Amino acid sequence: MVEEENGGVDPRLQAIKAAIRVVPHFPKPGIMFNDITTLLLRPKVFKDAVEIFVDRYRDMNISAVAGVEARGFIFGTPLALALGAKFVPLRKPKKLPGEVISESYVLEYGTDSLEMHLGSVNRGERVIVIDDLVATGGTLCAAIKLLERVGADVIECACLIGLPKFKEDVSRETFTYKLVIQGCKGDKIITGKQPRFDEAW
Ligand SMILES: O=P(O)(O)OC[C@H]1O[C@H](OP(=O)(O)OP(=O)(O)O)[C@H](O)[C@@H]1O
Ligand SMILES: Nc1ncnc2[nH]cnc12
Repeated sequence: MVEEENGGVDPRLQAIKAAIRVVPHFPKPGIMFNDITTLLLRPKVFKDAVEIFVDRYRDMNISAVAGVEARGFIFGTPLALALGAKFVPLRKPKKLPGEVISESYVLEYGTDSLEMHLGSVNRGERVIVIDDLVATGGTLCAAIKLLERVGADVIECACLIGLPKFKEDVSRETFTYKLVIQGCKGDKIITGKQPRFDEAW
């Protein structure tokens, strides 16, 4: 969560939270779908969301932003441009034409894989992974694994929305929306289907 020095919460987060629509029972019964398309219709709020990420990563010597298809592309490309970093799309299967590596993962509502072009990130590069939302963390873990397989230094993963302990919370009407910035090193998110969220939320 973005906190100001006096301990208050960044006021931009309130507008971000308010701009995200929650659609019950989409795409399956029981899923509370967090729809960022309503936020995208509000340019000021969209800009604030991107700027929060830019503020955090501006001085961290990031050379690549890896965005998760599809919604991670929306926030990842303006972030990469603002940082002067390259943008690396992590795509769903069979979309990338070159030589790829691939990682499978389990989703809140299914299974999927992510692929990355070999040669897009070099050993030792400082990379951040960006997506709109973390639920189980399976997608982010797959992204981290892909990048670490080619020797990248994954500095952090950043998402706009966190669904902490989503299994318990999924029946509730309200979720907490925060800017979630998870460290991927140390013992926070690294590998596995159930990364630990507690420390960052
Ligand atoms: O933390 P997890 O449980 O892994 O879930 C989070 C992922 O699920 C959503 O994407 P989705 O796979 O629905 O694809 P889309 O962006 O193409 O709609 C979301 O944008 C994240 O990428
Ligand atoms: N509840 C949710 N809303 C939007 N995207 C998601 N991806 C996984 N769970 C999701």
